[in-house]
Amino acid sequence: MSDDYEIRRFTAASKGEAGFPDAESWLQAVAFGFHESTRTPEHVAKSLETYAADRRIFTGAYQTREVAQGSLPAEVPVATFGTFRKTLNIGFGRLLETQLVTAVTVRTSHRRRGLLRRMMSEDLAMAKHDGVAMAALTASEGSIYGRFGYGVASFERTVKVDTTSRFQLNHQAAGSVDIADPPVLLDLAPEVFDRVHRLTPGSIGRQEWYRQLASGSLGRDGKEDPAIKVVLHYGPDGAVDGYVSYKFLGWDTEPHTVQVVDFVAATNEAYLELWQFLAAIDLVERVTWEEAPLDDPLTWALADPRCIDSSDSRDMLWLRILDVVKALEARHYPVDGRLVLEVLDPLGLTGGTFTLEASGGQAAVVRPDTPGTPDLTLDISALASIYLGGVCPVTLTAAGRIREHKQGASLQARGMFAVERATHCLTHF
Ligand SMILES: CC(=O)SCCNC(=O)CCNC(=O)[C@H](O)C(C)(C)COP(=O)(O)OP(=O)(O)OC[C@H]1O[C@@H](n2cnc3c(N)ncnc32)[C@H](O)[C@@H]1OP(=O)(O)O
Repeated sequence: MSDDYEIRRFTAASKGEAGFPDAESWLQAVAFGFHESTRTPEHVAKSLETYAADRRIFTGAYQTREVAQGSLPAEVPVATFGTFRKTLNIGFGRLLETQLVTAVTVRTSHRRRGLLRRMMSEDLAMAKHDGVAMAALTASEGSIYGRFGYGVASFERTVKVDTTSRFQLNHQAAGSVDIADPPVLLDLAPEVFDRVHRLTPGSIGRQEWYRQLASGSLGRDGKEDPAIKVVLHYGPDGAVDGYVSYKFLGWDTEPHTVQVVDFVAATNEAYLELWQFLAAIDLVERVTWEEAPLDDPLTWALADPRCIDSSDSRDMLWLRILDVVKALEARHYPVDGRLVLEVLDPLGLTGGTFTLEASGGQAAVVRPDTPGTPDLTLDISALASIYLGGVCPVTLTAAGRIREHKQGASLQARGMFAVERATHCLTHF
């Protein structure tokens, strides 16, 4: 394979910069890989401007031999792999730098020749070499990434909420809401999100595009979105502490429906009061949201929790630990304890036996000189799954994903890896 392809890495470039033509071809390949319509030159330029702001690194596999007559030119990569770095909230307000992997595509005519394996293995090794202890992605299919050591660490669900008279919240409003001109979110959205990010285990720092999406400045089709409406929530001190960006789906949609585009609330009150607002919109009988948490306070605040129809829940964030010692020592532990973990790593990046000793919230992690019998044996992907407290080690033991050598060690791990509130990630990338 190595003779047929050359792997190139370069930084995202905006229009007018030297690297723009390469970035443009790379993006064209990504759009093709995800079955999108060919993007207009304006859409490409706008997308690349946001990618440049994220300082994304583009990796592409290029054909080294002459391309077949009439086929796409050699400048268009046959495989793509994008990365950028943001922080991950790992519980109790701690943020860990994380390598975000995105835009993974391999052209159908070049698939199953090891291009994904090569790009993934090389990229994870380079990120580790840079001192990054964690990588993350969201997956198109559940069967691809476990083999590279990724494990599911958070979930989300689509909700359809009945907002007719059936919707009654047991909540006394403490703040207020009002409608805003959508472009205000260009400045406000990152500020409010930053508060949510620091509060929510599993949250990933957002890319530049989010504020543009929420404000209607750049929709998924590359154009402004005039359908976007925005409501702000003000706390008792008058400061904005939440917002919802939403769209009415039209009079032909039955029941009349509002679709949430982005829902960001930095306090419990803001969350419930923004729901109260959505439920109060006249002539609307249903509100849908595709990125709702599984463990949702709304369920428990409703007089009739069956207002929420939610048959569609799915994995969201997949994590890959690149450095066990660094990742485990970065966490806060709510319970003191000692665990000996035997960690198996299919890529050989960070496997071994580790003693995790947590005391007063801090942890020391060492590789014992003479590893005896561990308390738990687990794959690096299972360790990633329990890392944010969003997946229960006892359940993974029941599934055979964790082997418990000391009785009760999985339950002990559950307590040690617990986080202060439900794990949830509002950032798709
Ligand atoms: C983070 C993201 O961007 S998620 C989006 C992922 N991309 C897509 O879904 C777009 C459509 N699919 C594709 O472009 C390609 O099929 C890819 C990227 C999924 C796979 O690329 P390939 O170069 O064919 O993968 P490669 O040949 O390196 O295979 C590596 C391993 O993964 C396995 N694999 C690859 N694709 C899949 C799949 N869809 N389902 C299950 N296993 C898979 C291969 O069998 C191989 O296994 P092994 O090495 O353990 O024997």
